[in-house]
Amino acid sequence: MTHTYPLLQTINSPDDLRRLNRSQLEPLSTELRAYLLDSVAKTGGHLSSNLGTVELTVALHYVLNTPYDRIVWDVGHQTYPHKILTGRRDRMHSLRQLGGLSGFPRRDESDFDTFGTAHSSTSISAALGMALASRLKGEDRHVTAVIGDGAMTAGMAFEALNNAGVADCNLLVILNDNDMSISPPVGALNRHLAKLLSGQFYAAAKNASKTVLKGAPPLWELAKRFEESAKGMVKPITLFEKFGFNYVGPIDGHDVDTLVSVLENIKQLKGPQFLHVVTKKGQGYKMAEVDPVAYHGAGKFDPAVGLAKASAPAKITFTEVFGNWLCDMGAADNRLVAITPAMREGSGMVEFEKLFPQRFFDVGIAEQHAVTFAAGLACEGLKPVVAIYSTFLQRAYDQMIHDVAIQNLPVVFALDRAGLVGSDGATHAGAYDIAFIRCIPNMSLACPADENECRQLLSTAYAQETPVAVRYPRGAGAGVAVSCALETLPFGKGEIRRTGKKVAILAFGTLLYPALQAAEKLDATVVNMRWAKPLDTELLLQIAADHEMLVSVEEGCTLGGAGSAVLEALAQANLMRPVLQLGLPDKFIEHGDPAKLMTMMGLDAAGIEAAIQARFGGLMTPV
Ligand SMILES: Cc1ncc(C[n+]2csc(CCOP(=O)(O)OP(=O)(O)O)c2C)c(N)n1
Ligand SMILES: CC(=O)[C@@H](O)[C@H](O)COP(=O)(O)O
Ligand SMILES: [Mg+2]
Repeated sequence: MTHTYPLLQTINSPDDLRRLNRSQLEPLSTELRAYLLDSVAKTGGHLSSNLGTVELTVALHYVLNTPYDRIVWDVGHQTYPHKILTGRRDRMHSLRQLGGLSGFPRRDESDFDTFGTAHSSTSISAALGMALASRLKGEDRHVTAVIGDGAMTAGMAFEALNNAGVADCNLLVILNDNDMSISPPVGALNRHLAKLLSGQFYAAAKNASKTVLKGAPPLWELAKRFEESAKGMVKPITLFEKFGFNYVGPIDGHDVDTLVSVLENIKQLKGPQFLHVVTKKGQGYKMAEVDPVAYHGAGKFDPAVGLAKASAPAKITFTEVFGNWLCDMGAADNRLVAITPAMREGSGMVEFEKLFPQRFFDVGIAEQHAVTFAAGLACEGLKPVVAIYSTFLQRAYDQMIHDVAIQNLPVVFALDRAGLVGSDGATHAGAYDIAFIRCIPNMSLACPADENECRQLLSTAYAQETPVAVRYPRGAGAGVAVSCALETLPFGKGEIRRTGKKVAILAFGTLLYPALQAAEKLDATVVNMRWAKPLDTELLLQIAADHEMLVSVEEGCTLGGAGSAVLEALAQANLMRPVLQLGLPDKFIEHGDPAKLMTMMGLDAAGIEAAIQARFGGLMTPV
């Protein structure tokens, strides 16, 4: 179906939006939702969350004087309507592609993107900083944080509420409650929110909101009147009021007119304000409403048909390898407990939860807690497996050191999304785990080269009585068949995969395969190092003794990475060899097609070969 966007095409900035009559906001929202759907269907992206924030975005830019007034979007995966209304409509076709718009807010992309986000639960802290800065500078800006019910579960959000509730400044926190994280939400906070929406209170408020909340008097007076009129109904005292916020809501987040009225009223109030908005994830697109999980981060699709069902079985992904291993090891050992900080689907744990619900723990977006919780389980003799994206483990660094490693507890860290991730870009790249884990005493870190080795190294990690991380990338690998066994590999040992002359390539992880290809052209030796820590020093020194030049290859930052470990080991042994370190450079790598990015980084076979030629070419014997 071809849509036309007569109103939307007149909106090139929020100034244009603010010139509309209020009666035009609803038709504009309809056009915006259709445009969004059409555009995300072509690029892929975080559809469900964005469908849910259309009216809220329109209302916020209508009422606030953006960009002077600040909106901080939590996670930022719901900012496509905001991007469309803030001058980026015509670039939506480039979303999340190389050189195109980011899928998240970026300060270098637009003045309307006041704060870069992508990891969750930072919005209240950042907005509080802005609000206090505004007060200290004598400015009169309005600052608003928009945070989802999933993001609200993180400790950081509560640290910020705790601070903001007593800070003398004007800050509005909007809770966008769609009763979903990526998967269904978990925990006591969700129960509290459900209670606020339950029974007659929200239903009555929804009906009454049009008449009651539209007027000019300040909200608390209106709320009082409303409470009086709603005889017999008890509005529970909310957690947010206990934190010192003036709680308003819950209100219908798809009623743009009411949203505008409420926001205009709140604008007049001083001190910390909390607005509870109820939305539906996937709103307006039936298939996303029915299955918001599938459309959370969707690939390209035909809106008339929905997401395509896979026709041929695709190559198994590392995530699936992990998920299968988890089920098999869970069946073999009932001490195994699996933990995810809100990434059940992405980490491949859906099946495990079905099979072993008692031993599955989705702790919400709470990476720090996930790791310390695992430490507690390990203290009591259970065998925790924390499945966590490499980038999100950054949140729990101290917990990994203080709660797990110092006590040398046997926790397995299954680090998915290690290396570049593609369309999510720099915020989600697992670029640093080798560097930040290998310096922690007691920690070990395995880097499987392929699918089967991933399974074997997970079993090896699980067999240890010490903490071990296993890192693997997003997507599929070389296509190596995976065995059904739970066999282990020798701990801390690598293997020689090709014997050549003069140059030895030391591969850490999946780059073994392009390294092998490059080695054919160079007649180089290739070693599958398998472990970044402990480093197989015996093998390394033997290889170093037999070769003139060494090359380390890893899908991680070169600064402090596995190549650095090689240099340290050589220095320690007083064995000097020229070492070329190949990996991710000292800069953030933008979003784009993963294969293209790897080529740009020089980490495909041709790039590895070219880099070796450039550095050592003169010293090598032509093949
Ligand atoms: C620190 C961190 N952990 C996990 C994620 C992955 N993640 C992205 S969105 C999301 C769900 C957020 O739920 P909510 O805030 O309610 O927004 P919704 O998707 O419902 O719009 C999760 C878990 C993340 N971005 N950051
Ligand atoms: C916004 C966010 O953090 C997640 O939705 C993330 O984009 C998921 O990434 P994967 O698609 O790799 O699971
Ligand atoms: Mg939500």
